[in-house]
Amino acid sequence: MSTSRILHLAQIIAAQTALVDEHISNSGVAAPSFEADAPIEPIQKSNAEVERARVSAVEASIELRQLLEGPIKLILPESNFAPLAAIYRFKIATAVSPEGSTSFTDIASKCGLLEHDVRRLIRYASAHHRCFQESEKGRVSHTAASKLLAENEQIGHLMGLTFAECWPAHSRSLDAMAQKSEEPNVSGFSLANSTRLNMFEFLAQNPDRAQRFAGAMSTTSQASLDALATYFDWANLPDGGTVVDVGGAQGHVSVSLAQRFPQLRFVVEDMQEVVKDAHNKIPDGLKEKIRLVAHDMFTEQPIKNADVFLLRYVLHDWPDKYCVKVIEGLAPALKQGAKVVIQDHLLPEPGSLSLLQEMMIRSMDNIMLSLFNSREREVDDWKDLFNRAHGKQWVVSVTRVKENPSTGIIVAEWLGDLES
Ligand SMILES: C[S@@+](CC[C@H](N)C(=O)[O-])C[C@H]1O[C@@H](n2cnc3c(N)ncnc32)[C@H](O)[C@@H]1O
Repeated sequence: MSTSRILHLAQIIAAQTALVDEHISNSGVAAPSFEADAPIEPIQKSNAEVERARVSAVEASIELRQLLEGPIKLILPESNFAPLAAIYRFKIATAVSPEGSTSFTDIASKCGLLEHDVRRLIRYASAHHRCFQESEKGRVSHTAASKLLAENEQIGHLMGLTFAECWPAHSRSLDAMAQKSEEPNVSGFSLANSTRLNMFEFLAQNPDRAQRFAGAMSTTSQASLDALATYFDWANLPDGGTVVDVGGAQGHVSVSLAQRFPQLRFVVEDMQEVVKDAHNKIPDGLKEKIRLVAHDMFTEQPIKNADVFLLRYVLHDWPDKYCVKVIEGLAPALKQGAKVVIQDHLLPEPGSLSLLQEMMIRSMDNIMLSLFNSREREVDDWKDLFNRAHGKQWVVSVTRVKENPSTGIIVAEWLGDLES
């Protein structure tokens, strides 16, 4: 008798979980737990093999659950994020004592809410998200998830981005979509905030929210910086060669490249409010090599004859016609052989990545839609942008990053001059 799909999935889960469990016993690390003292990373001291086993068990669990729950549940998933949004907004996690427990009455009074609302929010979050537990009736204590929310500033920023910015934007993205616009201010975000500004313009006028957004964005993984360093031949650029980091925020990527490739000099360009005072954040040893300047990338590039113009996770924030404008703005500054180097998401062929990777990149693509009316791009979409901006003058190559295949490095070499 052949094994059914559900049994096969259950076997994968059993076998892969056994590998993870063996790692846990052999290395003497904590087992995954919902308790408040559980570490943030579910599996400590993991390695590539253990991580593969963990991911494979998670993916099989998702498919098994979907099969066992059936198609109605697939199209009617739980989709009420108001409880988590309220927990973030009313700072409910910090109202719960770090040790021991706190009554619903005390939480309600600290947060300025009705007790019966607090009770239902917490009981929902506890059942759906393992966020808080009712250790005894009427008294709330932390789980690993709620403790993180109370104590980890970075997670707080990410919760803010998710529930105070993305969630309202998602719900209005349908109205934006119906307008079939290619303008960045016709987005779910702009409609949700009743503004005619695009998200970057809006944040520039709302410093607290801009700071929260920057805080949420501030974790750049080392693996992503490694990919940028290894998938383009920076070492081969000439001594004293110039890299212009367009939309480079406060220079963290240029700092990383300057540390690895000391022969290079960098100019970081971003909006005035982003670069002002940012020079203080450049490490002392690199201050000579990294200059920060205010520049609007939709206008002509002022730094002429640089060797590389880097656009790292910049163009995915913009609709196509604006990306073409950025590339056209670079053209007058380019010498023959200059390169535009892009590190960004690279949409896969549907079904070619693992389930978790596919879910992540499709989520990201739809977040881009809601926040910016922009998009993630496939290989041909990237080539098309250069085609639309002085097409004959570019040789474009697109390389998928093996270690993180939903991202890529796009290199466009400038062949000629604008007159030819
Ligand atoms: C997603 S962040 C990427 C930052 C950085 N390149 C990185 O890889 O971490 C996009 C950046 O584009 C900048 N930006 C947005 N509009 C801009 C404009 N008109 N001119 C220059 N930079 C802009 C934002 O301020 C932000 O720093």
